[in-house]
Amino acid sequence: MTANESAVPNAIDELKTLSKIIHDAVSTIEHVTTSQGLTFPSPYTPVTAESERPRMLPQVNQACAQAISAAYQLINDLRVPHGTIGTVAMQYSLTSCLGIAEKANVAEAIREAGQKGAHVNTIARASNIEPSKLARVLRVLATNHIFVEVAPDTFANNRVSSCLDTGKSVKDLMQSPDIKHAGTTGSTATVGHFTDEGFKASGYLQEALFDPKSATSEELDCTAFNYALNTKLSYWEWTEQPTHKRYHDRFSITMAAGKSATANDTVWKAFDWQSLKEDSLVVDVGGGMGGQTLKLAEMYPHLRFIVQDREQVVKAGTAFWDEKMPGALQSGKVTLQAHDFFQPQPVRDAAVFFMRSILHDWADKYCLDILRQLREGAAANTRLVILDSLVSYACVERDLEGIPGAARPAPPAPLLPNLGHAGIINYYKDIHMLEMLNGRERTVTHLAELMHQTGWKLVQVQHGVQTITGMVVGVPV
Ligand SMILES: C[S@@+](CC[C@H](N)C(=O)[O-])C[C@H]1O[C@@H](n2cnc3c(N)ncnc32)[C@H](O)[C@@H]1O
Repeated sequence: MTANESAVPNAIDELKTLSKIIHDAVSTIEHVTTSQGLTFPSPYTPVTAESERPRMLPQVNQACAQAISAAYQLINDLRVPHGTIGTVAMQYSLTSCLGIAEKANVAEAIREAGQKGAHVNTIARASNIEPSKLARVLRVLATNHIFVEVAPDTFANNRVSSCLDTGKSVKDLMQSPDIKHAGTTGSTATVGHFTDEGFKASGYLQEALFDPKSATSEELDCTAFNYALNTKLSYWEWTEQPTHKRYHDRFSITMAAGKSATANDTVWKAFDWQSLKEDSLVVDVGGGMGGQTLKLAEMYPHLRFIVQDREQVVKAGTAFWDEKMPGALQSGKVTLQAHDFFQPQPVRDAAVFFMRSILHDWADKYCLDILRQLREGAAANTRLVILDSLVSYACVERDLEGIPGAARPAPPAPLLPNLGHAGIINYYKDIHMLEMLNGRERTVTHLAELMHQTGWKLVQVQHGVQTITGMVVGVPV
């Protein structure tokens, strides 16, 4: 007997229940969007802030998550198990094809060809790639609903593939490939990062986990990435090499872009930014160029900000701010500060120490150091706000009871308590962090324990539904 054989009366009942969950979720989506005068985007609606508004409604977001979770479970119930295992075993082809489409400027070439799409011979000219090979790559993607094959070997963009469009001309991209991601929303930079150095690292996770030299390591320079790239440098040091500048720049744009992934307002509700007094100081620790601070500065103009990061990153931030919020640096509203977060914190009057996507880069022993330095720098009323992917166990978590906001409403059976595939990106990110840096995404309980050990108390949690991040708030104890 397998684990759940006794839990479900029979297979057809489970299939019917899952189908009903999907049906009910779609009815909710229809009802809520219509009552708000909104239209749920079709697979061909271009991605804009407006097109995403329906999904930002908590009820719609929740319904989407349940339908995704049920649909994926339904697929696995319906497909022959060997088909599932085989498909998953070869999932790397999909990652590979997505990376090629990004690098080959496919979305841009199709956009320039017009709405009816373009023959692969035309598309292939955007990167001088061999057309018949590109056609096979694009067919894999179209079969996964990324691009549409509108006629044999002729491909058009759809809603998902439009996320690969930088909006730049193919001519410019071919002349200067290194400018591809500059000034974009960053989604192509993100695809580039994951499908290139991320994908290469992933290919060596077996070596990293089975070789006794690296198997139990918590160090940044003893990872799958190190095996893959045959380097002794940590990922951060590697990107700082002059010959790797384009990787460095692409990663910075990826991080600045992540702010749109957290645009779902629910995630911000764990902390009342508005209630902070005029001119209160928010320190974005390891803030990159300041992509997340930019979002905060736009939403809460009464606050002041310091963005701290490594010297090289902070230098690149000047141009970012001059473009995105002219005058912010000159007026003192935003300050860029070179600071190593393992060293004593220079700011002692912060209202908030804010960290997004920082702790997940580091193994526990390093997180404890970072949190200790912040605790040393904290005043009695300083708050610690952490934005990171929050992973849940794939079973019910009783430990969460008692932490405000931590427990999620249980989804209807037989969906997984963590909503399964709806949040799968968090689990992929967890493995990505392991591969690149020996880092990890953490559960709420795990974060609470790290905070407890460093003089912080976790007082509030806000999960993101279907978004990649959640938020936790800590106070000094
Ligand atoms: C995953 S990125 C997150 C950036 C930013 N918080 C965001 O969400 O866009 C991690 C950041 O940590 C920075 N970092 C790494 N080691 C650091 C250190 N010792 N001191 C300060 N920043 C560091 C990196 O330069 C990078 O910008």
